[in-house]
Amino acid sequence: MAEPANTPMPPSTPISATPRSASPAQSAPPQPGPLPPIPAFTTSSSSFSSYSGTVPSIRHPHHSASSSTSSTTDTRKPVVLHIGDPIQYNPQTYAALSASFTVIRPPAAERSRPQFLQALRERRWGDFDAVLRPFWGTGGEMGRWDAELVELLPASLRVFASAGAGFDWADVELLGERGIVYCNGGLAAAEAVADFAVALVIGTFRALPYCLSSATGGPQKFEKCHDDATPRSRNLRSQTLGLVGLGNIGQQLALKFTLAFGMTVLYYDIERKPAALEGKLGVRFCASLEALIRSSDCVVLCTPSGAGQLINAQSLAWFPPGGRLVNVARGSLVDEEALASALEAGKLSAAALDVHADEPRVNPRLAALADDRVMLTCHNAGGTVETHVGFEELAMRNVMAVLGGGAPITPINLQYLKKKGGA
Ligand SMILES: O=CC(=O)O
Repeated sequence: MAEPANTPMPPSTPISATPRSASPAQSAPPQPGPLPPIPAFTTSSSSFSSYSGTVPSIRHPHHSASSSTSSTTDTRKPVVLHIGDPIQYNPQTYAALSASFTVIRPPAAERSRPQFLQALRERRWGDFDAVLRPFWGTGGEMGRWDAELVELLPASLRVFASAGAGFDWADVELLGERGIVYCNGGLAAAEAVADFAVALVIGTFRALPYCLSSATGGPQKFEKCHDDATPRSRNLRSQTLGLVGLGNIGQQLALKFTLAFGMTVLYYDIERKPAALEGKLGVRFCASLEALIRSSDCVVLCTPSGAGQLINAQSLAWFPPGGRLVNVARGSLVDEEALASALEAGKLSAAALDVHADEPRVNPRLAALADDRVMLTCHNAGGTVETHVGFEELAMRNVMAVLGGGAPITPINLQYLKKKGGA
């Protein structure tokens, strides 16, 4: 579960019940009607916030920036292509979306790659304006949104709002260059991922894989573990945690580990965060990955996959003897063979991986250590009911915001739109 490492935690203004209105300079396609407050938003006030950054106005052939020169294309009802499962948790928001826009939901049979590409070539869904993927478990059947697919998209498309913190299934740079804003679901998943990561970090300090497997291994193993786990286990207080990425997940982890566990928290990110945020979170910046790893008792990866293979033979050598690694981001960030060698050699004392390089397969050498010093889970960190509720709601609100002429809430590729001169 990854998210942009350089995304600052937005201010804690809840998402307003209605999308923000268009600025006078922007077009004014149909606005969704007012929505009643949605209970889910009151349960997690810190994770849902309005995006407050500046966004470029997005030029678009079907949505002229000049509302006074209305034409037939200016006033047509925008079309939303809803890919994947129906909305499960937020029917009121879906009703508002459907009232304002024409929603097309292709059946599963049309979502396999050949079918999907063919449908795009045939313009089967016409000139759609938004893609909505509200659930991460479905809607990805067509595979990666790469050049082959993106080239077939209608010029009318302005926003792709998706579930999921990670966005490795889409070439977001290419989308941006085509004037399409990609909005992810990181805000909705951050709390779940951070909670899960707490369990994994504790697992690495307390030899939990060893304790868990020994408990069911018979009386001898039980007794041996009762004795042997002690010298392998450490309290978290005063240990140093190194966060790779201080986005939404990293920020939640910093607070949890400083406030609840008394840990020292360091972070490394592509951009240093403002001093006020560092102060609020109680974190210290490391200017390089090497400096972070060398100073950390446990390193947590919570950065997007675009960062490349950060943990490899070279960087594993930087870990202090007995260091620990936790990955709740993407498997592609880790050279698993090199990690297995470091664990087998005792260079690292523990690892906990929720994500894997070749999902749904797990590295066999790491699996062989799973009864002792490696905790492996099935890409579960973000998967909670609250995340699903939030993914749906956030994706729909992103669509309504953009098609309503306002700013996207959680865009992650605006830098590429700017490059194209869309600002
Ligand atoms: O991995 C899960 C996500 O990207 O949200």
